[in-house]
Amino acid sequence: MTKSKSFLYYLVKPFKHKSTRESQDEELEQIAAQEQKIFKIETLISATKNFHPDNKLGEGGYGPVFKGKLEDGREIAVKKLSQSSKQGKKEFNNEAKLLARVQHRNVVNLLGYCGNPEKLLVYEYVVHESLDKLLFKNKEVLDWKRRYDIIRGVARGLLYLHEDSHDRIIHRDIKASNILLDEKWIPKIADFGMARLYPEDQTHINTRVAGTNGYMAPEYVMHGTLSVKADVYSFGVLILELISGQKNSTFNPDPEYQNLLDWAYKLYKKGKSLEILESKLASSADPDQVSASIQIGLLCTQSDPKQRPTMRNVCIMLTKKPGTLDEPNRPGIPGTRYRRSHRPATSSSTAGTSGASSSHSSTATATATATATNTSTTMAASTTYRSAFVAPHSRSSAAGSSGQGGSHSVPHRNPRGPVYIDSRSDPHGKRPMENQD
Ligand SMILES: Nc1ncnc2c1ncn2[C@@H]1O[C@H](COP(=O)(O)OP(=O)(O)OP(=O)(O)O)[C@@H](O)[C@H]1O
Repeated sequence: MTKSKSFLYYLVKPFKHKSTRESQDEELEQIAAQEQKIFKIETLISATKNFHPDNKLGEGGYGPVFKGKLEDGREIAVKKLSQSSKQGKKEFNNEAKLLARVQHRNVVNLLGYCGNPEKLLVYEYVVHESLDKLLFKNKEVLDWKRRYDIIRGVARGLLYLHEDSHDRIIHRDIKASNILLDEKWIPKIADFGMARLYPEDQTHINTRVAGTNGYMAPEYVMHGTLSVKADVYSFGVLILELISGQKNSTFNPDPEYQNLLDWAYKLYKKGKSLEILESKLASSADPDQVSASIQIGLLCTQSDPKQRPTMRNVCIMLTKKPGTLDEPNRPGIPGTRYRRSHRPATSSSTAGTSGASSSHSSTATATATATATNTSTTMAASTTYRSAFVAPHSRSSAAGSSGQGGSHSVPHRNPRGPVYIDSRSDPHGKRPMENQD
């Protein structure tokens, strides 16, 4: 086999046919070798000054991340798989293989990999690091223009993953800490540990639930139904966080509002959506861009995935004025029942240009009532315990039972509602990826 042919072979070979972890490791080694992407452990020890604590950038679900400098001067970020993390090994292989396939200005660049004696992933160092550090802590540097550019950049990156890359990829963990900002403030989507390939001929796949509280779409949390629309939902949450400077998972300004989405939606319905804008952005913000972005955020987080726009539509909508966008229905909130409204899904398939339609069908209103009633309990649990929710039926409860939990979670059942996973032990409010099905 020629080099290019054999590389292609590894790219198209479906992941699920690999039988053992060893064979996956071997395959990864081969891909990395062919791409000349293998780093020696000595190189990385030297680059990070033996993984010195002063060089630690942060710690994610599968281990610490260190800053380093290669001999040729390139700055790198090195993700070290924690020895104890069985879960992390799977995510590590997943991330290495998926990132080897993608190249886009809004997706982080994987420089290489070290498999022995430790497992390490090597990325380009992205100067301003992750968006969460700036958005929720050091807010001063993020004026409106930067935030709007981040919204547009992440939208383009997601469109690429969903439609324009080699394979369709669902990221599954879009959130502020997985968006890195480079020296020109260009956003880069990072952390592909939980990403899934998505066959073109399927509208969705059923899978175990993994993701982060506050960003996971309700149909995914409750039924394990995964489609590109789950990423669209997370992206909608991210838009509203960027505009308000508030974190959805810890949002609690007023008991009248169950979460950030509910707050944004209720103000939107009163014609006061601009009130969610973080006050320090008032002088730099363009009201039309803010209004349109809020409306797009709400369209993306609608409870019915079919009503949510595709990322292609989102990119088109981001060039439009707010008055030309569709009316969003009530946002979906994990842990509450969602039902499809009878409104035809025109908004999601027409780039949102059909003008403001009348608001809700009666079904949607009924859903809204159910949502409002159920949410106060579930979101309170979420805020206090950083809980995630999985459906009580067999597939998802399998995911939420002993295998799922590990050190992360202790599920308990509510006979009338979803299963709650107490993830207090997980500082990231994150549900891990188990064996992929
Ligand atoms: N390429 C990079 N350049 C600069 N900083 C990075 C890079 N990759 C990661 N980091 C920093 O390391 C931190 C940890 O990253 P990591 O992706 O492992 O976890 P996370 O996204 O914070 O959490 P989780 O694993 O729960 O999603 C990030 O918040 C970021 O600040």
